[in-house]
Amino acid sequence: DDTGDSSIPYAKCASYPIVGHLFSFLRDRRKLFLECSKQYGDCFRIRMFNQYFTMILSHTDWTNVVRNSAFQFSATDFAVQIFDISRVFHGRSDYDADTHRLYIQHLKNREGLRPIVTQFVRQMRELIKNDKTILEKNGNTSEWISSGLLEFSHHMLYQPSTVALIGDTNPLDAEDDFRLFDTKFHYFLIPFPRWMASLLLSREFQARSRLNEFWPKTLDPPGSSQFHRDRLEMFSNHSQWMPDKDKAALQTAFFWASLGNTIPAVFWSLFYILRDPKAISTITEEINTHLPAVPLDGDEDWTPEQLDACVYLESAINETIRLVGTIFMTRKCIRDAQLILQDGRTVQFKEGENLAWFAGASHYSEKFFVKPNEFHFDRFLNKKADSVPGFMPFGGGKSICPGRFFAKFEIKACLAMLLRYMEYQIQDTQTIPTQMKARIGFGIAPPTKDIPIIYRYKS
Ligand code: HEM
Repeated sequence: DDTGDSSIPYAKCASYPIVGHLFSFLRDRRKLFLECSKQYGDCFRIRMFNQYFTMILSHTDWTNVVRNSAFQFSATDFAVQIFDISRVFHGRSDYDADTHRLYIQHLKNREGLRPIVTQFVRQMRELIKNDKTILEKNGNTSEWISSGLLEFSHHMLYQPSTVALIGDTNPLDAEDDFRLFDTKFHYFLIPFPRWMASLLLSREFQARSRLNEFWPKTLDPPGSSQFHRDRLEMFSNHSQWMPDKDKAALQTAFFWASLGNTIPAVFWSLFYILRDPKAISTITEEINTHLPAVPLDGDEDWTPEQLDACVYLESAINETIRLVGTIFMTRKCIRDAQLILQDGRTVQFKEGENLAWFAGASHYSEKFFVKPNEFHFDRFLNKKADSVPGFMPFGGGKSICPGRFFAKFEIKACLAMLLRYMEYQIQDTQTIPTQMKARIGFGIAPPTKDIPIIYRYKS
């Protein structure tokens, strides 16, 4: 091979003729990267068909990549492939800047986020209240409800999150399509030829089209959030070049981004916290101290400040995300550049080359985390997650996830609601479920199968 800086070794392990590392990547990418790094260290190259990736696994080196404007997140490529957004977005720095500003205004600062968090907590309380009312009507209030922990996480988040972020779009009408699209989400990223993708993914393509059609009819739904309204206004400011079809596709993209990783994050957080007696007693006490026992049918709700005060819970969520949020972060070199690695090597990159980092390499490393394979709920206590070395589950640099603060509020509220208003039993907390291998790298992979729980409302 003659692509890329020849001083960087091509990882021969797990590579096959023609396809290169594609099969190993699809089968078990965690294993692929951890094995290659054992043999080749922090910097090596892999290949998928004819696409090379220079893996930069050192956290410090990757931080330099993320800060260097020669290496960019190719958001358009992903958006085209996954959400069918057209190429007109490519290089629209005006649009990127406006989107970024919107995120800063509404998602990345406390005051902007306040109405969204408040609405979310209210919607979640309403949801539980309605569920309980239905049981009462049937005279079954004290009956145990059977569910799965992942299904429960979905139920608790899906509607409240969507109503809070967008407005009352009747999200339940799009629920089946969301599920269908979401379970096959990772297939959209495989570089299949187009004809093959249409054959293999015809149902998912249809679900995606229906999701895209879902939005135009309800572009400004009842109770729409200020964030959503500002977003629509921003879209209309760009109407000259932005097709209507793309506005809907962007809506689907945001909708998926807001739930696709957060639902599994709730699942894993509940799982890890509820199976750990010390964590659960500390966090229960904390919740009892900071989150007042507001009645389900009242109109008082927990505030962002009260949720923020739950610092053990915050730590336990970060710790969960460390274990399950092992992302594969990529950058494309947009002009010839060089990178000086920590170990003194200088690597040359040509325009068009791909670079990548795998969070597992540091999330599971002794260098950064003592006993990295264990869950220590207080590991992140009073630490600012964004500046913990080796911890980058939300990406980095300009494209870092703008929803990460909201996601933590959602997880906190969900766990607190469960502890406050429900009794529950999880059948098996001994066996740690495996993550869906095909989803590892794209955020937070859900479990391969759901685990049964039963719950009922406290009287
Ligand atoms: C625990 C839950 C979540 C995880 C693990 C997660 C993870 C990520 C990651 C890894 C990225 C890509 C960053 C990069 O490549 O540099 C991303 C982007 C994004 N996330 Fe999240 N996310 C979560 C929750 C959310 C929520 C709740 C929202 C919405 C409120 C959201 C909205 C977005 C958006 C809009 C982007 C694209 C940003 C851009 O345009 O550059 N995410 N997320």
